[in-house]
Amino acid sequence: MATRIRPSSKRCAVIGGSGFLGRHLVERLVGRGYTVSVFDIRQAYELPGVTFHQGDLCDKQALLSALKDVPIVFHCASPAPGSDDRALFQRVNIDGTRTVIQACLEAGVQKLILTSSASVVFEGTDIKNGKEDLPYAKKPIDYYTATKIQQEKLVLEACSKEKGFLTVAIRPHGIFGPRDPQLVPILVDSARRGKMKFIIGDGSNLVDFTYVENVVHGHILAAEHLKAESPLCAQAYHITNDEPVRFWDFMSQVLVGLGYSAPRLHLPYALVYGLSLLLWLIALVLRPLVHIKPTFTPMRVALAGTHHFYSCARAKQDLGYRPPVSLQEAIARTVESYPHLRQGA
Ligand SMILES: NC(=O)C1=CN([C@@H]2O[C@H](COP(=O)(O)OP(=O)(O)OC[C@H]3O[C@@H](n4cnc5c(N)ncnc54)[C@H](O)[C@@H]3O)[C@@H](O)[C@H]2O)C=CC1
Ligand SMILES: CC(C)CCC[C@@H](C)[C@H]1CC[C@H]2C3=C(CC[C@]12C)[C@@]1(C)CCC(=O)C[C@@H]1CC3
Repeated sequence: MATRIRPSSKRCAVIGGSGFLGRHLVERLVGRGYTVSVFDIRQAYELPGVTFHQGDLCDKQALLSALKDVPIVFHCASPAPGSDDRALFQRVNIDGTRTVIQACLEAGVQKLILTSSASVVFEGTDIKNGKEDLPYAKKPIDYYTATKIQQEKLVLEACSKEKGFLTVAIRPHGIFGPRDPQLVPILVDSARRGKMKFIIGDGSNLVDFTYVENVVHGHILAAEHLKAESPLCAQAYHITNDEPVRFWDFMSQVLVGLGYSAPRLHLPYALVYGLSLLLWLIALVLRPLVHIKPTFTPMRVALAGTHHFYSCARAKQDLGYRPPVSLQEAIARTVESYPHLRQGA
């Protein structure tokens, strides 16, 4: 039977609410009767019941005006993971998150829900049914992930029942769905450039992908269950579709659904990983002269060639989480939502 949740308050703010996940979250919150303040460096849409505050989350004064009289804050802003701007990740994900926490405390916010990432424990080697108590990656796969680790630590350490400020982190993995600017567009772009012919490794590696509405559901459950006496305080929760799938089956289903061929030829993982490292080094050396953006970065190759799936048992137990949309239904809805990316469009 579905869990019924009674919202304790109907006002909230979504930092990063113009983004892919943020906008889906805002739409669902509005549908549940919340009044939402969106804080983002850009305004991407308009919606009744939503007030936009355009600003940089590193600017505390700008944040304070958006957080006035708001008891619940969702923080799902980040620079795009594919960026190679280390200083930007440091400034937004680490320094900016400190500013968000400070602003929340000054504004009297009661709950902060952070969108973290399951990749905070991923080092480029297999993770099978990983639980939240795995240690943070000592060698994170890229600078994005390194700063997501620091960000999560800052938010969870800020949890204080004495101050009446409760925090929780949601760790989704491989979010996809309508309007996603990353997974499907990068995949299709690679296919159109003839780069999706090969399977990296033997193709048996299992991975979690998470439909965006399921991620939203996890966030709202966390916000509504987070109370001083609940086990959620200062905890992290994996939120996935809870249906690990072969990475290359998932990619093939999306590609075939959009009219492209599925990759068939196998290449050894170590060879492709080595080549991606070499290419990355060449791109680094040539950067003062020319900006090269390789498709097969070491991070993408590691994600495409290893097992990395996570247990949702803690979220099921503490939040009553069950993914509302199955993987098959999610893939069908996603494919349907990208008519402009179909072969020949
Ligand atoms: N897409 C994925 O597969 C996964 C994403 N995540 C996390 O989910 C969150 C949302 O990701 P997406 O929606 O995919 O990204 P997105 O790029 O679509 O949205 C991020 C939003 O943050 C805003 N933003 C960036 N810097 C800002 C700043 N300085 N001040 C104010 N706003 C700023 C952007 O304008 C954008 O609207 C991020 O925290 C990301 O790390 C976690 C796991 C997987
Ligand atoms: C070119 C192909 C080998 C791969 C194309 C698909 C990839 C673009 C995506 C497959 C797994 C995705 C993923 C993320 C981004 C997009 C992929 C690499 C994240 C890095 C996004 C941010 C996170 O927090 C973790 C995600 C893991 C999975």
